[in-house]
Amino acid sequence: MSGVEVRYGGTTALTGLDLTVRAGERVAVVGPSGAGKSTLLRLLNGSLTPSAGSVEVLGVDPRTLTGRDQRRLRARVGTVHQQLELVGPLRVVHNVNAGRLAAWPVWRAAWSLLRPQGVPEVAAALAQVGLSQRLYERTDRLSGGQQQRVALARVLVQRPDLVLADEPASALDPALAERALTLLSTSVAERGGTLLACLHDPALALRHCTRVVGLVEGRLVLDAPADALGPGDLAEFYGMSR
Ligand SMILES: Nc1ncnc2c1ncn2[C@@H]1O[C@H](COP(=O)(O)OP(=O)(O)OP(=O)(O)O)[C@@H](O)[C@H]1O
Repeated sequence: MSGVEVRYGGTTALTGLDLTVRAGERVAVVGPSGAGKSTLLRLLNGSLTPSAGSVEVLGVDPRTLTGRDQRRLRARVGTVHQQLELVGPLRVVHNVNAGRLAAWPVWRAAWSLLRPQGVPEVAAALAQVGLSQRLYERTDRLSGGQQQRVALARVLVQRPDLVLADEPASALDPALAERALTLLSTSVAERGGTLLACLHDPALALRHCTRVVGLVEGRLVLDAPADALGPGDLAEFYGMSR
């Protein structure tokens, strides 16, 4: 993306943003609350268009796509949303399968609501996140951390080329957070994919990512390889004093 600015009414969320992420990178996006991290991810999953500047995702400008091409790009980009965006009254299997809707023909997506399709893959993803027994449970009966793991399983079955994860471990205990990041990073690495993750925990960011970009008040103020940084270098991005 280059020269990107995003304004929400009178609020400028991002300004003068130039950023290129290459295939295979795992990028931690860090910054204090309100810095523009989620806005950056929204630009990349096509749910937001910039007020100025240009954005390319997997080599194309999402604004130029319609119909089948748009669905194809959606299938290649998976998001773990900060607000999870699960459908509470639906069974877990349906929420996990939602990760594959853009890749399925409409008839298959509709039929899957009656007779869940691809159950073995869903079960395998749920096993990876430690929720093997919950396949047919109503999603809103799960705890916050369990629902976050359903959202992770959704992106695991999708197998996208680009994973955007907005605080994907915020409701998880340290062991589960470690496991979640390991799953995300190994699943993208297996197919040469790319990960951008907003992370609250500097240690997780440095352990699982190859590059760290820092935003403050909508501006890019840090862009460095993870192995050149220590937790102290990230303190200001997490509102901690050095
Ligand atoms: N839909 C919206 N309407 C108006 N302002 C918005 C909207 N979404 C975000 N903003 C504003 O844009 C700025 C950046 O928000 P964003 O959610 O990208 O920050 P963030 O770094 O992800 O924050 P957090 O760590 O708290 O999730 C903030 O000032 C926020 O108030």
